[in-house]
Amino acid sequence: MAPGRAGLRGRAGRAGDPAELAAGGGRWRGAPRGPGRRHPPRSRRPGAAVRGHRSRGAGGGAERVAARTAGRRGRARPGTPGVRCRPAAGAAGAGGLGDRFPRVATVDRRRARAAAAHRRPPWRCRRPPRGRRLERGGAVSEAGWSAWPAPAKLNLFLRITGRRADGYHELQTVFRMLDWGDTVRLRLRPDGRIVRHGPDLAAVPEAADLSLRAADMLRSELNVGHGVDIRVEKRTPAGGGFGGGSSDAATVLRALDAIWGLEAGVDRLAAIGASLGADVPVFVHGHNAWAEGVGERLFPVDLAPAWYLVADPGVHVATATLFQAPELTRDAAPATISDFASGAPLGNVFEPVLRGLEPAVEAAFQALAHVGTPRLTGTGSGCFVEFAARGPAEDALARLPQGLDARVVAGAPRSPLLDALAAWSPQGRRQEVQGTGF
Ligand SMILES: C[C@](O)(CO)[C@H](O)COP(=O)(O)OP(=O)(O)OC[C@H]1O[C@@H](n2ccc(N)nc2=O)[C@H](O)[C@@H]1O
Ligand SMILES: Nc1ncnc2c1ncn2[C@@H]1O[C@H](COP(=O)(O)OP(=O)(O)OP(=O)(O)O)[C@@H](O)[C@H]1O
Repeated sequence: MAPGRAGLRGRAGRAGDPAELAAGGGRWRGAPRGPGRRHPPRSRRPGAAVRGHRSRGAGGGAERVAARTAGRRGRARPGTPGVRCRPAAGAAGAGGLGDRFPRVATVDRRRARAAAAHRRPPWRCRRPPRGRRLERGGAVSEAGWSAWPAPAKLNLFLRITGRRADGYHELQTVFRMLDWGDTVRLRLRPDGRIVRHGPDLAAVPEAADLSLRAADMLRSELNVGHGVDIRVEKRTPAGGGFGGGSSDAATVLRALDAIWGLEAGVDRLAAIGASLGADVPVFVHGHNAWAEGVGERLFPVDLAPAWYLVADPGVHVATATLFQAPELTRDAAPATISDFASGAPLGNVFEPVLRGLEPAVEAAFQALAHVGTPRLTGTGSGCFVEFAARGPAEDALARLPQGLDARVVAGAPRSPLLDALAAWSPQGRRQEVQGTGF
């Protein structure tokens, strides 16, 4: 049984107008990304194969940041015997490696060039405050800013079981929250404006920035005129399948709901989030979850502690592009939670597609295969190997070729955002209100 599955217990469970925004600017290269959605396309980022960003240990050890040169059939049944369910929350291996990063010579170059396309801007290589763990958040600084975690996620498997009339695909997946991600900082504004701060999202146009769009949409839906300063400190690589932008948006929704005193309710916030992106609702609810539909039917699950060796091949093929790939398997037999809990290899439908399209992804898989069983998260290009304990994950990290961006992160029992919300007190709220005169 895979480490993260041991002890699994199922607990059954678009686009608004741009806000009044300030600052920022800049664009990724290339044409706009999928229909009606947020981001521009992508490509191989320059120097991706030689960029180093490796961290040792999850949640507390020293961080090293260095530039380097280099199924079974049947619907999922929350009531499956042996799996504890509750109502839906809304509708290693071993081996050695040489020093050189493996190069792949067998890739279809024509397809690779076509996919090409687009390289992401670099994963920011800087030490996050207080180690690599997410800030617990909720406290209000003297300057009136509060900090809120926006955790990354992994898709422990991903299958497409059908397609809706609107073209969206019906999925099955398990979302695993990570104790690693972005930090969203918020400060009330008395002037009713939504203003972006900080350099980390400068390359994302404000009208496409999910954190700003979330704030704007919340305001419109709740018919309030509050203002806020937003600063996102990015750690998740954009377009890596780690759900960074979606998590930022969810954190903005839930934190502003608290700070603005809206009390909209989690289900309503999740519904607002769903209009921003399919991955937003799970972050709004904040639980590790078995997901169906396009990700809106969530069944919370308890996952055993696990550590993940996470790698970023540094390329990004647009999610919409991958969902349109003709070779995609769109009629997978529905799996059950029991299938997942048994450790059956449920796979990620995008893995063969992306490995064929992107040599860097194929190379990352080959490298990770020396230390365990690699999997793709989301539509990639991030990939990971799961470990039951931190030590072996660290050992595996040490054995990876230096040219591969990789780090060890801990799986979280639930979103750290929930802890931050629980810790956020009316006292803190009063301080913030006083601090800004709002
Ligand atoms: C692959 C996952 O990351 C798995 O968690 C998500 O399903 C994708 O979530 P996301 O990044 O929030 O995706 P969205 O921004 O909602 O969708 C981007 C594009 O992907 C396609 N798309 C997305 C989700 C889905 N279930 N079916 C689709 O066909 C649509 O063309 C859509 O326009
Ligand atoms: N706050 C944000 N943080 C990161 N990216 C954002 C944000 N807002 C909008 N984007 C856009 O979303 C794109 C995807 O970034 P994200 O980190 O969400 O990747 P992802 O998890 O792979 O999602 P997707 O599967 O949709 O590609 C970025 O390339 C960027 O253009």
